[in-house]
Amino acid sequence: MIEVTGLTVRIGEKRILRDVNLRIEAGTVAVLFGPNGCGKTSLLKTIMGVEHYRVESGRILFRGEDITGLAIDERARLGIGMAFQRPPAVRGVKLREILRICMEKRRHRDEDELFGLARQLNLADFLDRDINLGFSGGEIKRSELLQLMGQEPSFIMLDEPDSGVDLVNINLVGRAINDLLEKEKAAAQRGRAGLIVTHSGYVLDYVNADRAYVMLDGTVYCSGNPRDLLEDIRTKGYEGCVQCRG
Ligand SMILES: Nc1ncnc2c1ncn2[C@@H]1O[C@H](COP(=O)(O)OP(=O)(O)OP(=O)(O)O)[C@@H](O)[C@H]1O
Repeated sequence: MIEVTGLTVRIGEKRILRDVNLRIEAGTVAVLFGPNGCGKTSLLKTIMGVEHYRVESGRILFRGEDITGLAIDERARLGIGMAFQRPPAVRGVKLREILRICMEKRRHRDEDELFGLARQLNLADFLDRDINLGFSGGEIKRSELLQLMGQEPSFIMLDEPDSGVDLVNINLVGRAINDLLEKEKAAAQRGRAGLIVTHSGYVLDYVNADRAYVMLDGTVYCSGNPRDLLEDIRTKGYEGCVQCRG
């Protein structure tokens, strides 16, 4: 589904990613661990095509097509979607309006369908509010997921979907992520894939991830079983990853 090879990225003069290699197959979910500031969000934003993340070398393939030079809206239309960690508030644009745009390519996109999606994420009362304006941290997470559910992308990136979400809403979030990733289908029938950034690993209680990657200092350092790696990081810290690889 997605293949990143030798990706080195700058913002202004600062090099924030170096020689990143990553491959995520259709039907699978990967998680990305790493300390604050190591480059996890930057990797997701670069794959999404967010402005100012300048690819110096390397490339990003989506379903075999080189998308490295495409604009963010072109990538979204191809089927790449992202729930941002800190999306901006947009005064004067209602959640309902942005959701209608997200749902443009869906077969069913009437107001009943839209309302049903919002209800799933406990956001029916938010549809006529300005997007993210005054939303709490947990409400922003759910609003981001709602937009992805409307968009139905094939490759889904989630930036810390489990941080700041309370114990009741984490169930809704977990279920929404599983819906998005078609986890109810048999592995061979799943056409989507995901990449999830998490610090706590709470999301792993809901989503059966296939592989985990550890990012350190702007590069993917190692990969392995998600639960094993999380346990290693909990007990030995990221320093343990450095020692482990020698
Ligand atoms: N627009 C920018 N200008 C300058 N530096 C930036 C910019 N965006 C990101 N960086 C820097 O790039 C590095 C990686 O940031 P990034 O947000 O990708 O880290 P992260 O691993 O997602 O961190 P966290 O776990 O804290 O969310 C940081 O040192 C950050 O300050």
